[in-house]
This record gives sequence, C-alpha cells and structure tokens, in this order.
Amino acid sequence: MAIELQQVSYSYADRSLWKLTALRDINLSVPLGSMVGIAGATGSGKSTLLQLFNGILKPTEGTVKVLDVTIQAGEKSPKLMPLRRRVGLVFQFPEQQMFEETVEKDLIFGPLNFGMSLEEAKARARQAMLDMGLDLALLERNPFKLSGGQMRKAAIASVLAMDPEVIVLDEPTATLDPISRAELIRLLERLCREQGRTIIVVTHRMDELLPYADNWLVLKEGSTAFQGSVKALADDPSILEQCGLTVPQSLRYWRAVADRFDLTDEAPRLTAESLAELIASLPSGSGNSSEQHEGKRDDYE
Ligand SMILES: Nc1ncnc2c1ncn2[C@@H]1O[C@H](COP(=O)(O)OP(=O)(O)OP(=O)(O)O)[C@@H](O)[C@H]1O
Repeated sequence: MAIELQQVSYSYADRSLWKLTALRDINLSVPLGSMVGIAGATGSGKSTLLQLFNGILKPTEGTVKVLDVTIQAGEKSPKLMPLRRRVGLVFQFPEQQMFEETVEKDLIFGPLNFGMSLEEAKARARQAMLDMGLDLALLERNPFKLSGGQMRKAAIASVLAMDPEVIVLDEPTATLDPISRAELIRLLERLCREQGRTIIVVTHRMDELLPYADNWLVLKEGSTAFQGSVKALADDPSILEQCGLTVPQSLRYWRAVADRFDLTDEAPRLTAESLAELIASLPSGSGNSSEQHEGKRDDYE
C-alpha cells in the first residue's frame, strides 16, 4: 500500500481548551500506483487529510502508514525529511510555491536540498518539464511571466523533479480554463499509468477526474461518507447529495441510461464520448417504460 490510515482522527489545538475535530475515525487504503479522488463539501477535512500523508500533520488518534513509514498518535515520529521527498504535496495555487528568478532554479531547488548533485538536479528538472508537457525553453524564463496553465504545470514539475513515488494534489485544476484542466488531468493520469506513481487528487470537480480515478473517498464533516470504486459510486450517486455535493453530469447520464435499459455492467469510462457511444449502441425504442423511471430520474435531476 502507498498509504494506509487506521482509525485516524485529527483535532486542531488539541492541548488547549478549544478543540476542533477535523477528521474522525478515518480508515483508508491507497494501493501503490493507483489514482484516487477525494471529494467533500467545503470544511469536510480534505486539506487536513492531505497534510497527514507526508507528516506535516500528525494524527491525534490512530496510525498513518505512508510507504514504509509509520506515524502513530502519541508516539515519537520517525525522521520525516526522506518521506517529504517521496510524497510530493502540491498545494492549491502551487504557483505561490515558486520564488526563484528562473523556472530551472525553482525546479532544481528541491532536488539540491535533498542532496542530489547539480547535474542530477538539472536532469531531473528537464525530465519533470517533459513529463508535464512543457517546452524545455521555458526553463530559462521567469516563472511569473508564464501563462497561468504553464505556471501551474511548472509548479507541479517542481514537485515531480524530486521523483516522488506519491503525488498528492489539492485542487490542481482550480482557476484553469477547461482545455488546460482536461490536459492537466491527463498528464497526471500518465504519471500514474506510465510511471507507476500513486496520484491522489482533491477536487471539487468530480466530473473531470471520474474517467480516470480508480477509487474515491468522499468526506462528510470529517468522517468517511463513501469509499470505493467508481462502479460503487455509479451504483448509488445519491450519496454525494447527502454530502452536500452535486452529482456529476456523467454519473447522472450513466444512471439514467443504465436504469432505462436495465444495464447492470460496470459504468463505461465516464467521458462524454464514451457515454455518447454507449447511447448510440443501444437499440432504439427498447428499454423500460418511461413511467417506471419517472421516480428514478427525479432522484438525479
Ligand atoms: N489551522 C487550522 N486551525 C484550526 N482549524 C482548522 C485549521 N485548518 C482547518 N481547520 C478547520 O478544520 C476543518 C476542516 O478544514 P479543511 O481545510 O481540512 O477542509 P476542506 O475540506 O479542505 O475545505 P475546503 O474545501 O474549503 O478547502 C474546518 O472546520 C476548518 O475550519
């Protein structure tokens, strides 16, 4: 497993009179090399959870296992510096993490800090740029003079340059235009499928990650409301509404088609194209009567 949480709770300001429990009794298993989406309404504990993944926060109850490192509530933590190289955390608006005068200097900063030679750091920087689909000519540019999408990718490349086994991203597509968003998600998928990295993405836009994520965790007020595969989520998307989330369009369409035609198979890859293909392949005029489905459709519209 890349990450395993056993009965983890986290409370802010635990030792003062004031205490806010942001996470309650979370059990989570993230297999190595998988892609996982984390969703939940605002304040449900997503960012708090991410910070447990590389030891920025320590559980106030329970056990967090990340790769071969175990962090247990109430016990002295092991050395976390090596873990921070192996688990890259990309914060919301990662461009705020960039501070050097050239993209290259920004990208080699982490690797040099973790003891790589200058030559090795520069090679890692170049590879990270290519992995993020960026032109190597941008290495010489000032990061603050890049476009929004280029800057976001360069900031993610600065984490990738450390060659992390696990990459955790907090809303990586926020503020990007639709084409850049889709492109970024596909780049993240390639880091997962082609390079075997574990990718964990917190998102308020489930639609864009649904075709790619293997599993989902949905939080509600600091507790697990759903954990499982896309199929399980597609079987009962109403759980999302109970968590204050909108059911993604692709899940609505899949459910409407599956209910009408009594499809029991796993949901197809939940892209507009796959759903259109599926609908086109269905026999016209067949399926259950509309009366039978009035109620079901109402659930999702
Ligand atoms: N540093 C902090 N000190 C005290 N309470 C905090 C702190 N950070 C977060 N919280 C509280 O913990 C709870 C969970 O917050 P968190 O930021 O993890 O939620 P979130 O799901 O990431 O929200 P959003 O989607 O708005 O980013 C909230 O009630 C929040 O007010």
